[in-house]
Amino acid sequence: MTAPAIHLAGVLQGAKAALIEPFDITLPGGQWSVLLGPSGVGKTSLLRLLAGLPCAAQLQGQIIAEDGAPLTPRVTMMAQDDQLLPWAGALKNVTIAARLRGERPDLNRAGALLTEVGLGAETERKPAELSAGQRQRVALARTLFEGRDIVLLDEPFAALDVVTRHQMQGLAARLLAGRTVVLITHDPAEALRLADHAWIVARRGISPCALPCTPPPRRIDAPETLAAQADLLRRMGLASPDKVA
Ligand SMILES: Nc1ncnc2c1ncn2[C@@H]1O[C@H](COP(=O)(O)OP(=O)(O)OP(=O)(O)O)[C@@H](O)[C@H]1O
Repeated sequence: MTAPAIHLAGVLQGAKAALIEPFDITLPGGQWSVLLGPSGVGKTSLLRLLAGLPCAAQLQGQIIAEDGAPLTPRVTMMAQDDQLLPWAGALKNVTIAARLRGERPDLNRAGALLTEVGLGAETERKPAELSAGQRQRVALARTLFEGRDIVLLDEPFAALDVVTRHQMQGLAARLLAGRTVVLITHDPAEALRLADHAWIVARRGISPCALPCTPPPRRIDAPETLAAQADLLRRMGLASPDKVA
């Protein structure tokens, strides 16, 4: 089965008012779609709805996979907080979902993923013995281990130092190639590096962003990437990035 496109349309309704007014977007199958936008606008709510998880906001509209098959069994989500089990070591955390499903997890593959995220020597360490960035890397390995067609990433690299973040972005781009990926980030450079498609989420709706015609992952220092980043910053509300105090 190929990774499906996802169609989202409607109004995202908060407790008292609309969070996001009418929108209608299609997230292409097998590609990275990046959502940017101000804090509190409803990005995580959209991701939780895509994952079929409980959510304070309601969608008056529809979310469907364009191949017509059910969406949620094909989804895995990496939340903003790492959601690791405190009593379990890194390897057990990576394989926890498989264990809960009663499967016998492939420990070699889980260990290889931990090695790929730079934690091959920390497989027995519990979350309290890891740094925030290391915990986030365990959570990334757990997400990758699930091997789902649709992968939702909610600010997955936010706790990482800039070099590790760059490495993890490259790793995720490589290991998630061909999946339908939806990434939330507040970092325009990250969006420009990873996005096949990008949207700005705002109260008035969801609108597409122009991206360089080079394929991701892009060089962050390429002139076309930097130009697109300046444009994105303007679109995100910095009227003139140069003039910010
Ligand atoms: N558990 C909750 N109960 C009530 N309201 C909530 C809850 N979680 C979020 N909200 C509200 O829903 C709205 C959307 O929140 P959401 O987390 O989706 O925003 P976001 O765009 O992802 O923000 P951020 O970028 O800060 O993560 C916000 O106004 C928030 O206050």
